[in-house]
Amino acid sequence: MLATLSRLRSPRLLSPEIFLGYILGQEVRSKKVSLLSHSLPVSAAVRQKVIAGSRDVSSSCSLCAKVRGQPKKRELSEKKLTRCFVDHRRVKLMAGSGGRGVSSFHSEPRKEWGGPDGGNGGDGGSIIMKADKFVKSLAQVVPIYKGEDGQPGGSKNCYGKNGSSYYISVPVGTVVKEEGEALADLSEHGQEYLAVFGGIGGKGNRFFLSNENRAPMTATRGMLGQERVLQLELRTMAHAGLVGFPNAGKSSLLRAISNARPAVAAYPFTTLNPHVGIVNYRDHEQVAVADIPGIIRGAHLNRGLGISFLRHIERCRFLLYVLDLSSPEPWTQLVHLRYELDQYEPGLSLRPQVIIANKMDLPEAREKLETLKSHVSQRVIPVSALTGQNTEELILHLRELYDGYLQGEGSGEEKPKRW
Ligand SMILES: Nc1nc2c(ncn2[C@@H]2O[C@H](COP(=O)(O)OP(=O)(O)OP(=O)(O)O)[C@@H](O)[C@H]2O)c(=O)[nH]1
Ligand SMILES: [Mg+2]
Repeated sequence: MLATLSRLRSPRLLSPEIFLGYILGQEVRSKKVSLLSHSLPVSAAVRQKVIAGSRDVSSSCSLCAKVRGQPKKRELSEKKLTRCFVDHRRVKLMAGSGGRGVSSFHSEPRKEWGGPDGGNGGDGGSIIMKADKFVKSLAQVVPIYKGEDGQPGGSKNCYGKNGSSYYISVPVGTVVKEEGEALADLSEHGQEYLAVFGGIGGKGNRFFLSNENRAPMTATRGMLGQERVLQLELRTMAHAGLVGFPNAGKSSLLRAISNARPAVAAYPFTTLNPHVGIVNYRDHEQVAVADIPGIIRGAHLNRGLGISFLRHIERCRFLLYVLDLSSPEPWTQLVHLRYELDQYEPGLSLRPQVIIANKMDLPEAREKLETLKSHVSQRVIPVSALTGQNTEELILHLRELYDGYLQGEGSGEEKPKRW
């Protein structure tokens, strides 16, 4: 190696950097450079490169390399975000069929009339819905479920294995309906509802042995499993619902107070489906807040996005009316919102509530706040979802509403439910 060096170095045609680059390419791949101890006039930067590691040194300029910071999390589209929270599902359930029975006769040398020994088939597996407090939405429920079939019986009186039951985990508070009629309300963790029964297994010919018939040939097929189409609905969607006109800043507010990331844009009807965000408190209590698509006048007559999300509001325990204080008369928005809610279900607008005066960072909003307060009797919380101004007051008041809701539930027969 030293011979190579002296051969290369002697003409003194190569600059130290090129010379060292050659060495790195040819020799240093296998051995670390001890050559640096040689008294070659090598610049500090090149020396540093060599010391840095045994990897091949790139000849490209380090300044041109891409800066690799933390990979940025991509914002999800409205469609993908909506997939995360599903509050109703239609499912087709098909329980497993029973296994068939077998017709066979005992066979043994020198035993002519062994008798029937065909075993029964196993029962088909049932499908059971089970409430699970760790499941928060019906997103993982698929449209079709098929239970496990029972296995057929065998000779020598062998019975077929039963199909095992299939459990579908659903959130606590799921209502099971068939053609609009409620069949079950899974309101406790671990509560089960046997939705479809598996078919009974067929009988083997041993089953038909009697004094009249000592050699039955009959064996029956297993029964088909039950089939049903059911609707699953979440009774409580969230503790609090953000109710307001399009562009009032509901999604921005949910972003400001929770971990949810609904889409925000300066055009109406950005939100097409509800999103649920969780507000976490220091004592590990959690309050679920739903961002509900904007409501316009005539929503109860199916105008705008229609009445489908008035149904979502019905399933919130308390209401957060979000008013856009940059609009000409924000108090009229409140009148219209209440009217729409009451038209959908009388008394819906009277649920425990608070009025949120949003967009307080805008100059015109400050003038209207006092007028709004004089128009309404409820508490008004001025906030700016954009800057996060005064969102603490809202979060604290949300907790007060939640505690009031828990007390109300605790006084009744039902136990309070954690989200
Ligand atoms: N200046 C200001 N702009 C805001 C504030 N909150 C929301 N905005 C803006 O208002 C526009 C609408 O906000 P969104 O959060 O999408 O409103 P939304 O109520 O969810 O609207 P829909 O989903 O259409 O019902 C966006 O351009 C926001 O940037 C605020 O506090 N101050
Ligand atoms: Mg929105």
